[in-house]
Amino acid sequence: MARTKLYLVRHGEQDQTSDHASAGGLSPLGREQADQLGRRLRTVPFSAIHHSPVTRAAQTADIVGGHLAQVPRHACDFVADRTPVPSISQRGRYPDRLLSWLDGVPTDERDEDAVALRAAVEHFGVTGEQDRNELLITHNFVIGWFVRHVLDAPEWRWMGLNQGNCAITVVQWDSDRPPTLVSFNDTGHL
Ligand SMILES: O=C(O)[C@@H](CO)OP(=O)(O)O
Repeated sequence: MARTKLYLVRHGEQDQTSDHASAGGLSPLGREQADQLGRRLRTVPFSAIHHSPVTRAAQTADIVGGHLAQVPRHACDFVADRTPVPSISQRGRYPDRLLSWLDGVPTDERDEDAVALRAAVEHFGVTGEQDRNELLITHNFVIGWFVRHVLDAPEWRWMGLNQGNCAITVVQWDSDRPPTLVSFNDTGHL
């Protein structure tokens, strides 16, 4: 039986002056969080570090990578900053009270009917011949989507599954059973 463990991590705290722009890097606290995360994870035998292309995630990966020197890391579009939004025909799947907020999601973050995030789950949520650990340094809603998937929760329920910066959530796929949530928003190292 083979097992795949995905360590899902939200980037460190962003520099507050950057107004959440994609070019904005980490704050001093965010760098410290990333360092503590790297220390926590340095004994895990990761196959790879996959990070979102935006600066706050790339900088987090650089700092964590300093503790995981042998682990290859790369920018990965599967874990880019995305927000699932329903298409017109799927709006009924979301509670009415959430729709006006979803309508305001910026164009560059909109993932209609979560097409891209479903592809990300299909890409990473697989077992191979051998056990594998992968580190995904990404964004709050991406992690919420993976957790929603693993719990088989309703489509809209990625909302409210919030992560602290550099907290660790682990989801696991085994070849002989449905995926499981191993831990959620673990901040013990921070
Ligand atoms: O934009 C946000 O609020 C979230 C969405 O996932 O991203 P981040 O984790 O980068 O803050």
